[in-house]
Order: sequence, then structure tokens, then C-alpha cells
Amino acid sequence: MKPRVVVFGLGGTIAMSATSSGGVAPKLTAEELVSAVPGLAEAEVDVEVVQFRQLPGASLTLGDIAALCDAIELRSSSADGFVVTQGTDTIEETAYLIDLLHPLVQPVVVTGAMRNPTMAGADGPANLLAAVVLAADPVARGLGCVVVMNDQVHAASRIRKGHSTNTGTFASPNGGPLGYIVEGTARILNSVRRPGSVPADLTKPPRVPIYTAALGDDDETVRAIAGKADGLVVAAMGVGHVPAQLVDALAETATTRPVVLASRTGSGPVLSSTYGFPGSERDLLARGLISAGLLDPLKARILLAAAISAGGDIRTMRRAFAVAGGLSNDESWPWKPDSEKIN
Ligand SMILES: NC(=O)C[C@H](N)C(=O)O
Repeated sequence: MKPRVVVFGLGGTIAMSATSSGGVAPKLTAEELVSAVPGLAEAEVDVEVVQFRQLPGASLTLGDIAALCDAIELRSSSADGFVVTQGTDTIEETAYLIDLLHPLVQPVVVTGAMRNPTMAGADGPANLLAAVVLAADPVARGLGCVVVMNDQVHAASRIRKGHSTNTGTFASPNGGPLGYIVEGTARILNSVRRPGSVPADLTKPPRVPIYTAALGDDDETVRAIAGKADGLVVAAMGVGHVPAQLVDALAETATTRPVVLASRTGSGPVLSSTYGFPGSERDLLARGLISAGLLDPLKARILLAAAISAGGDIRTMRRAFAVAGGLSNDESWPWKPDSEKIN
């Protein structure tokens, strides 16, 4: 029997064509995307298509992705793998949210395009074919959510978009890609630790802004943002530093809601004990902030939003970040083990 893959279309550049008012916008259906892929009809895969949303990546919501995960779970007994086509602007966030919500062993492979279908060298068809090939391959079972673009396979927890137009925009700065698509076959060379899923209810998502600390900041902005937030992610300088003028505001905020300390640098961890000045990582963590470890600010925000909506207390959140941030081998995932849910 051929493997069965369900493709969910969410919009994005991969599905865009010209509008009467100028520019391109999502218009092509998932059915049209699939039928435009050379080689897909001959591939040894049964493809089912679901038109799920028709939006630019920037307009997707956490609720959309939670609903997508529900739709995926509904098909869990009849599919070997899932593909999601969407805008690349938010893939690094949506893929990680799917990874956190998805308890099944079948893979979810997210893809998109940097060049829309009207352009020479449009990359959507090749990316979609590669994604379907990977989703149908038993090698992808247990990988959770991965992103396939430019013939590379990236873990949802590591991928970052690093260029606004280039087709080679995606990279995994902490650890490199999981593998590649070579001559139409998936080659998985590395593994990634997937701690477990989060039982989050995102029907009314929490408000979790990211505050980027910058040269010469005082505490006015951070106080204004924090007052309206259910949780806060600080994109700090270097290994987790902020101007000394921000310390009191962040410490006070951390007494009433979770505040996560991540690095704005683009890769590498937040440290825990090296620097000892006011506003250093050591100072901020001692004052109640939670370390994001190796999670970048966007991923930290997604985990924090999921953890808050799962009703986690501060201890639960610390444990989740210790494990997902990759800096602790001692902690166990604070929610129900996936072995009790895997299909
Ligand atoms: N390359 C893309 O997909 C970008 C597009 N603006 C989006 O919907 O995210």
C-alpha cells in the first residue's frame, strides 16, 4: 500500500499570485499547488489535500495553528505523515508551536517558498515535493515537526529565518540541519531531543510580547509592555545582559508573571553564572527570570505562551525551559509523557 500524506494549505508566498490592486497575495488553493508539482503524481504517495487557511504568514495566529493541530490529530489514524504549506515569514514560530502541540509519531513537515509562482525559478514546487517525500518516509517518524526548504531538513526547535529574500534563508544556527533531501530521498543525519508535548488550550492565547533590550534603554518601555502582558520574553544582549537601569522593572515583573531571558544574538545559549554585574545573566536569573537556554526569543515566546495556556505554575515553566532550552539533562518534561498518547 502507498503511504498516505495529508497536505494542509495555509497560504503564503508559495500560494501567491497577482492581485488587481498590485502585488501578490495568497490565492492559489492547496489543490492547485499539489497539481503544479512535476513528479508528484508519479511519486509513490497517496496525497489528500485540505485547504485550511489562505493568509500571509504574518496574519496566522496561535489559534490557527492550534486548530491545525486538532485537524491533524483527527486524521491520525488514516495518514502516515502531514505537510503544511504556509508563508515563510512565521515558519520558525508556527513549526515550533506545532512541535510542542503534536503528540503523534507521524511527522508534520512544514514548507513554503521564497519566490512566488509567477517568478522565474519559483522554489515552491521543489519544496513541496521534498516535503511530501519526507512526510511519506518512515525515517521521519518520531521527528515531530520539521521544516523542509531548499532541500534541507531543519528541526522546528532550531530553525531560524535569516534572510528576507534569499531562497537559502533558513538555517539552524545551534546544531545545523537534521538532514537533506538528496536525489529525491530523505537523508536524516542528526537527531534532536524532543522533550514532549504541551496540553495547551490556545482558544484565547495569552499575551506574550518580546522586549528587545537595546543600548541606553531605561525602564519606561519595559514597564509599559509588562503591565499588559501575561508573560514576557526579554531578548537580551549577548549571553543574557540588559542595562542596569532595567533590572528593577524586570525583577518586579517576574514577581507577578513569568519573565524569560533569551539572547538577541541569533545563536548560542543564555549563560547562568559567568558574569556578576547588575543586569548580568547571573543577576537577572537570581531575581527570578527564567533562562531560555538555547531557545531564541521567538521560540521562547512560543513555549511561554503554550506553557501559560496549559495552566503551568512557575515551577512547571522553569522545568519546561530547562528541558526545551537544552541546558539541563536532569529535569523531566513537566507534562504527561507522549508515550501515553502516541498513535
Ligand atoms: N516567502 C514568504 O512566504 C513570505 C510571505 N510574505 C509570507 O506569507 O510569509
